[in-house]
Amino acid sequence: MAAAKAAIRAEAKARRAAAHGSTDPAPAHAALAALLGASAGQIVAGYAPIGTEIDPLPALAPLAATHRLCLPVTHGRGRPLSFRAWVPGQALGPAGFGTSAPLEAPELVPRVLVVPLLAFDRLGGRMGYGAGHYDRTLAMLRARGPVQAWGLAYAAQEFDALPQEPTDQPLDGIVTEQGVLRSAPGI
Ligand SMILES: Nc1nc2c(c(=O)[nH]1)N(C=O)[C@@H](CNc1ccc(C(=O)N[C@@H](CCC(=O)O)C(=O)O)cc1)CN2
Ligand SMILES: Nc1ncnc2c1ncn2[C@@H]1O[C@H](COP(=O)(O)OP(=O)(O)OP(=O)(O)O)[C@@H](O)[C@H]1O
Repeated sequence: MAAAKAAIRAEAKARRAAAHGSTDPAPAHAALAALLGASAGQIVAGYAPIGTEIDPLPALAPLAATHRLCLPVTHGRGRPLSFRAWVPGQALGPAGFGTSAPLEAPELVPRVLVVPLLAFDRLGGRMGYGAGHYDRTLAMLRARGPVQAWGLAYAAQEFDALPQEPTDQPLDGIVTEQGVLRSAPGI
């Protein structure tokens, strides 16, 4: 399992890097904004991109008038993320693992999450950097009530069927430059 996951991560990193330089993210932003339009009034978590991740913030910033937005802060391996309120244009500081978030802002608990990833499949499978941060965070949030998790990626990051562990938390769907893909139920 670990070797299979490592090989997929390496392949996904290469595919994402290639797509990042050559894919116009505007259709993905439009699809994400349209999707999130349905959850006006909700607390929505995005992320400040690192490396070659597709940037969700151009799609989220215009939603600041209708939604409450927040960004994740890490607290070390084995611990769930917390989220801090984000107002577009606000200064960000170091939020762990090379990520950025507004550090002085109040903590919010999101109902809708836009999730970064390396690889996805059509069943809701997701693979990230392997720290389990989003798995732990979604497990915690879903234990409290209904939560939507939408992956944001380039279409090139799709794999046939990712290896899944019992702790992997499914995505409700994926947004790419090709549109929204709702997860088919697993078998
Ligand atoms: N933008 C973003 N924010 C995020 C995540 C993420 O994947 N992307 N996270 C997801 O859980 C959490 C932070 N956890 C992380 C855990 C490991 C690595 C990591 O291994 N990074 C690579 C280099 C990344 C790159 O530059 O491409 C590394 O250190 O080798 C990054 C974030 C919360 N915030
Ligand atoms: N709720 C949980 N409780 C305990 N362990 C967990 C939980 N969620 C994930 N893990 C463990 O965390 C490790 C990393 O998980 P995984 O490889 O799925 O991370 P990832 O989804 O790729 O990373 P990330 O979410 O940080 O981007 C695995 O060993 C997994 O068993």
